Amino acid sequence: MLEMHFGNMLGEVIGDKGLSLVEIEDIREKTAFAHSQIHDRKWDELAFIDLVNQDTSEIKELAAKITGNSDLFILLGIGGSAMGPRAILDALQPMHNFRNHPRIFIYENIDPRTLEAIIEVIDPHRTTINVVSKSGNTAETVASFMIFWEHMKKNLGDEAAKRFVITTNPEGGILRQIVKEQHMMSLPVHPSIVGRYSVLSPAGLLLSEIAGISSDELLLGAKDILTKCSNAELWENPAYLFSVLLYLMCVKEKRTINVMMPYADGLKSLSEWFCQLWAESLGKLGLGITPYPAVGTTDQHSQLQLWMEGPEDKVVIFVRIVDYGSNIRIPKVFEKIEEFGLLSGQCLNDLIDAAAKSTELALSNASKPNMTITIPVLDAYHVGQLFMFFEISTTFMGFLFGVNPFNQPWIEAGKNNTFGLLGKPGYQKQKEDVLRMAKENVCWRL
Ligand SMILES: O=P(O)(O)OC[C@H]1O[C@H](O)[C@H](O)[C@@H](O)[C@@H]1O
Repeated sequence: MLEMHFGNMLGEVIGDKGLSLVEIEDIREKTAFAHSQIHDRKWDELAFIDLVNQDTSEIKELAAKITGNSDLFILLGIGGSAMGPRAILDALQPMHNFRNHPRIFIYENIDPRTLEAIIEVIDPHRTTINVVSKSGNTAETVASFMIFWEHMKKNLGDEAAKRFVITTNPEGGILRQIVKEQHMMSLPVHPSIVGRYSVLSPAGLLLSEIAGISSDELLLGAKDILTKCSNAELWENPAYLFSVLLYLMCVKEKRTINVMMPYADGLKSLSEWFCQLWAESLGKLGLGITPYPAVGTTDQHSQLQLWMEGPEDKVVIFVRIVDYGSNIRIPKVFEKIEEFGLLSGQCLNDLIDAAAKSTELALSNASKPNMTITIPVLDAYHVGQLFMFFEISTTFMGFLFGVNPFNQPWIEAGKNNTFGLLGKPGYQKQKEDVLRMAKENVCWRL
């Protein structure tokens, strides 16, 4: 089970920059309010919690079919619809494309050079394209879909529709309309689930099954931690405590940046997924916390100096793995040279462990608050736990701040400006606003 070590957030351990138990107890009213929002299911968007009980048989059937008839699986999506699936793949199938079949590629950003390169190498007869869009109307995803559709049509004619799977809202959206018209394969994402909370829905689970990662294990981990993270008592609920400590560090100590630093390459994408969740859910009404992705040990050699001696505005959250499932030992070569001799015979695990502990200690000794989340092994069960732990923490934190953790009004505004510029009827005002701003812009042309 996931563990959360929070001693280094407390005054007793790190001195006067830490929190006191009184400060934590003082916000009981707020925490009770936040708990009631979740417990009483006051928001439809909390439907992500029910994903732990979903039936995965349709996803598995589809995955088996795709695995049998495809050499390449391309996921088209952006934001939560790409970051969640990528977090699963990178965490649990490192170097997937070199070792497993079918190869998987996630096309998120609409960079034309990337697209050209993909189109050049794919064999349409052996490629399946999964279009993932919760809303079904995100311009980037729709544009990529249109380009791939035309390409596949050109090559496969009427058979093209069979090479697409659309993962979207079961009721509305323009993609759903096309699914019906073209009789395409599709999977539903519950209408109330917001994209960034959709990783454990078919949006993430189809790719997971295709990569050979058990969706049931992901869901089981999420379900087990949910039991812990549903407890009304703050001290018994790791997700609530996680949020309360970061909330207090933000409002009392002005620590408005949270560094998310897993000690595993595979969790770098999960850290980016967390950043979207934290940023889009909390950044509202002048409130919120800026998330900052990092990875250990790499960022000890790149960012740590800033954390140690820069502005006092951060809390560092480490994610540690007890057993990496590998015991690569550093061989006994060049031992006569002292520095080589020191490393000879040690496991890479030991080196990571020493680096992580010493960083934690350095921060704590310098009174820099930090927390450590530990999982015993990096497997689907524990990755499922991490997803649900952070999702519950985020909603709870949103309610502590008093903001809606499920909307993103300014992203919608940006989407509307894009529609305006592209000439969508009804969006003339947005177009004029953007063009006026462009005119007023001052720039140097050199
Ligand atoms: O899955 P979609 O509906 O296409 O949404 C993709 C992304 O769109 C917007 O940018 C939202 O702010 C994100 O939260 C969402 O993940």
